[in-house]
Amino acid sequence: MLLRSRLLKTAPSWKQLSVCSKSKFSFGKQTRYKSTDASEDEVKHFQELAPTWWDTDGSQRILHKMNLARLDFVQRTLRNQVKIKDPEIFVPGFNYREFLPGYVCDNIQREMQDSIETSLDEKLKMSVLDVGCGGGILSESLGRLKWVKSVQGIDLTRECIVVAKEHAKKDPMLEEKVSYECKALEDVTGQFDIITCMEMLEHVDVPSEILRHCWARLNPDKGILFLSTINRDLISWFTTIFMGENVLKVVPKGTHHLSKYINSKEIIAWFDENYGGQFQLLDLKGTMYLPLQGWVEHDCSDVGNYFMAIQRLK
Ligand SMILES: CC(C)=CCC/C(C)=C/CC/C(C)=C/CC/C(C)=C/CC/C(C)=C/CC/C(C)=C/Cc1cc(C(=O)O)cc(O)c1O
Ligand SMILES: C[S@@+](CC[C@H](N)C(=O)[O-])C[C@H]1O[C@@H](n2cnc3c(N)ncnc32)[C@H](O)[C@@H]1O
Ligand SMILES: [Mg+2]
Repeated sequence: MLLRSRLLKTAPSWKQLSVCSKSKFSFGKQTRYKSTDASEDEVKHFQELAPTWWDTDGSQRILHKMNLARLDFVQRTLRNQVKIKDPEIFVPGFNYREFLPGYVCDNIQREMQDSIETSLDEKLKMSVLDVGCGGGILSESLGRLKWVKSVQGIDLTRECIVVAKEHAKKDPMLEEKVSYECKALEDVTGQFDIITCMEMLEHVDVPSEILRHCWARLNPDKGILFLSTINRDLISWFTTIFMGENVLKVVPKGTHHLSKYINSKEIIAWFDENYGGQFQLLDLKGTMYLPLQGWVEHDCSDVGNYFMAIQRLK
């Protein structure tokens, strides 16, 4: 029944989970060891895609195009976290564009951006965990940002990690900043200022377990979790599966399964239920691919693909 919450799909019972590290437990048709494990069919799918991952005109071309839009989303969200204290530059509530000539406004805008970049630079350089990093498309882009100290990319498709490591060697600046491991999320130790979980929640059997383990590894002092996934609705089926995989063939066949899609409302409800008062929704935007424009944001976040930023407050 599609209306049943996908996110709250019953995970194995705690009794089962408590023994799962020592023995297998059956979850649906799959037998798995860990609650954040990947299913065999998903791993097989991405194993086959690994060799062409970095061909920007190949099977992952839509992911490469999406990377531009999601980096805009991440950077805009982080810039909005920076409070400009200099009254010479920014007066809250004063819309200077209504009163000042264009060239003056442009100068003010430039000074504001410079101030934000300086503030971001002065901030403790942020640590990033990229969950389900694949071949490293997002990990590399984040690793090149000045205010990022380190990116740890994890994935359960070993061939993707091999491709990610190989590709990162092409850019010396990434050597110190970006690392990859083939491991399950629950085996990651430490806490991170930023955790990204992009285009992977719709590929896991128990997404709530991924979110739960992301939360536990998010810096409680304003760490930010960035998600991108797909609502479970007819328009999502039409764009991502019917058009994307079968008509335009711009997404590898068999990539997506409507029943695994997750509604943005389900994610918010799940955070309210499990971490009410401990988080804030920083931003939620719909995004859709238009052939001549690429990925564009819109305000219908209950339909199709979406980007979400959730900040942990305590
Ligand atoms: C407000 C609103 C949303 C209205 C929508 C109304 C409507 C019906 C709009 C139709 C839009 C339109 C012009 C459709 C024409 C056909 C078209 C351009 C369809 C888009 C096909 C497409 C590119 C889908 C993207 C699928 C997707 C989620 C990609 C990310 C991705 C990629 C890969 C990979 O490349 O391997 C793997 C993944 O797991 C992914 O999630
Ligand atoms: C569509 S790719 C997205 C890659 C990357 N996040 C990006 O957006 O460029 C989905 C990735 O999630 C990985 N994945 C699926 N289930 C996973 C799990 N339970 N744990 C870790 N990685 C997983 C797959 O192996 C695949 O590399
Ligand atoms: Mg996907």
